[in-house]
Amino acid sequence: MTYTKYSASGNDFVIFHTFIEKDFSQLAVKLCNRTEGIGADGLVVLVPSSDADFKWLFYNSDGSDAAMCGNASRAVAHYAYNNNLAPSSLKFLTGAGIIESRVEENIVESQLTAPVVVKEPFSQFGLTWFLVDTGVPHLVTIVDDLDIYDHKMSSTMRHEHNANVNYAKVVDGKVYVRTYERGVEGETLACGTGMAACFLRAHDLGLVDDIAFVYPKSKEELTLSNKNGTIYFKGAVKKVFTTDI
Ligand SMILES: N[C@H](CCC[C@H](N)C(=O)O)C(=O)O
Repeated sequence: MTYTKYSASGNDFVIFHTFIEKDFSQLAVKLCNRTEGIGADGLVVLVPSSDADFKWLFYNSDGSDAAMCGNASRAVAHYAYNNNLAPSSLKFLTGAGIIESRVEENIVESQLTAPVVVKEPFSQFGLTWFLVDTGVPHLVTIVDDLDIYDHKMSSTMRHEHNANVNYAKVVDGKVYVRTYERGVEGETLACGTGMAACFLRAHDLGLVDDIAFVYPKSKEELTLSNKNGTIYFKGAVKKVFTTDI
């Protein structure tokens, strides 16, 4: 089978396409393993769809499935276009609904699903948290120092609220984010729906404009836009290698 490795701002994925839709969760664990597999934060499988250019199956590296993944949506759009599976402006079906993406060379922009506030701001561990679903659930806290990020605290919050955990710092209208990702069970170099959740929270607080640069742990520059309540997420993706195993 031919597998392709992508990096989307440091959030990395193994991607392949097949006609057969089945449970690939154990394959995800095997392929995402960073010592004995290809190594990635997640596995994306493209399968045929009668309602869109294709349907995807998304798995975190622990084999859990997730409805949506912002960075993988950008990588998979680039993969589909460059493998002649879809045009450069495409639609695909995810667990969170239809996602529209547009590919321009190595820059891909995805329209995210409508955000849903799950819980109004609350305090825990001496921080104020906001819980919003941007395709998957995200906890967001706005901090002055990203070194506040703590694995144990993040793991506790992740399991108590069944959500990804994001820490955001805003400086001069730009957002800097660190994310503990559910299903990876650790900090990733970028988390797209997490960056979108942080952008939303900062925008609600009047800290950023309708368009803002957002920088994850990898320090790559991404653009988040709020166009009449619809969130767009744009940035570079990189096809790292293809392998037959
Ligand atoms: N780990 C997430 C899914 C991937 C989200 C992230 N990689 C992104 O780019 O949005 C979850 O289980 O909710």
